[in-house]
Amino acid sequence: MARNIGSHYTTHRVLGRGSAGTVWLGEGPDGPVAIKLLREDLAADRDLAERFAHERHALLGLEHPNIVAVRDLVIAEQDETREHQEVALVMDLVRGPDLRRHLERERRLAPREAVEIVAAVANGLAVAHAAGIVHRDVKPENILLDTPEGGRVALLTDFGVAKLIDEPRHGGKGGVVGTPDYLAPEIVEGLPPRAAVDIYALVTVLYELLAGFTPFGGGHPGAVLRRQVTETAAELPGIPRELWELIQQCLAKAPASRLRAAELASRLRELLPDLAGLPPLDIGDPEAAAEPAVVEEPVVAMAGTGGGGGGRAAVPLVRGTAPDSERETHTRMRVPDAEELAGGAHGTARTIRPAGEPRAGSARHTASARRRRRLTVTAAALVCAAALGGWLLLSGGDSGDDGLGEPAGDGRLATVELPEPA
Ligand SMILES: Nc1ncnc2c1ncn2[C@@H]1O[C@H](COP(=O)(O)OP(=O)(O)OP(=O)(O)O)[C@@H](O)[C@H]1O
Repeated sequence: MARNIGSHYTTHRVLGRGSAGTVWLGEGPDGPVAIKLLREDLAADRDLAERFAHERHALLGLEHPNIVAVRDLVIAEQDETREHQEVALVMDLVRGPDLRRHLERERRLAPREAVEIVAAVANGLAVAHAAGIVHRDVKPENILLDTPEGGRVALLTDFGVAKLIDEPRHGGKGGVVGTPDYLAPEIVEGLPPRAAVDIYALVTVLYELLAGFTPFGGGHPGAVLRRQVTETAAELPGIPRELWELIQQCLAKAPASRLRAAELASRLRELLPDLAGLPPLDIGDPEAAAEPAVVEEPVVAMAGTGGGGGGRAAVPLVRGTAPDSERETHTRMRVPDAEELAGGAHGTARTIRPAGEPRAGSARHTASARRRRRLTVTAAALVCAAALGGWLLLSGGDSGDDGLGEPAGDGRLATVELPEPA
């Protein structure tokens, strides 16, 4: 049934759901639109609505062919009692799938296709970075593929949204915001997120499009974060040398060593002619030694409730929200013990399987395991902290100069909270 959003818009049917809310196909004064309606509990948070209102200008100001434009922000009382309010972002409607769905269908993309998509997104990022805006959650789910007149355009969506939602209610110190597989090492180390974090995440996406898996993903979020800081990406067999060198440079642990977005876009475009006609890389999934399995059963104890702190428990990545989607939005993972996290007897070192060998049956390589969701870890994080010693210490309270305020988290979404350095 059609529903009114503010006085100008109507929603018709669900296009997709994420951790922050539901995206609807809608209608506005100028035709069809996509309307992202924030989850009820988020919309009820007056501070959050104020933050959105405050950033209205930044949210609506980004215009580029490779960025999904936000056309309007609606903050409306839902009923006469004024007890409920709606917060909705009205966006351009994108007709094609998101890159996650495309990759799940294709499994791996041919180098030329992968590079074309990533170069386009880098173009969009260059404009955002020039405006002082860091995305902070670049991942395949946030890249939409439009199909105007038979062509295809990649567009980055969700600028600034994750960060606004994840800010703490009352300021002060927060945690880390992001999706572990795409999280730059400097964020894990507690440094403020600058533009280079988006480059790291985007080139992680490029690696994933070529390989079918991310360079440091798999297993518990704490283990993924550890790899982000300590491991180097394994070279993909058969990858053209110049492309690999570019990837390596942008996955550098030191942010200053990475290319800037505009340069990344132009260097990738230069490679395109040589990539024409190359098939997808012929490689297998990475083998992980005794990888902690992804637990798909119902949650038995929630992080932060005291049930999962010391032992093995499942933690929902998005706490306190009911899954309301056909598409999985909640990933559950077992909390590994200290030895596993420390990479000891059950460590998570990975090797990439040579072509032709049988595939690993690890649950983390299933389609659902590939869905990267932003996470909340609280009690589980204490286990991580104990296991990882002093190097994985996060503060996240310093100011980032991304034009959208302070980087932080309130524990609802996308937040890994670890103790501060002693
Ligand atoms: N402008 C749009 N036009 C068409 N479809 C869209 C648009 N924006 C989002 N969608 C669809 O809605 C889905 C959910 O988007 P949303 O941004 O809420 O979640 P997400 O990015 O997948 O996850 P999360 O917010 O948890 O990181 C997208 O994956 C996409 O399929």
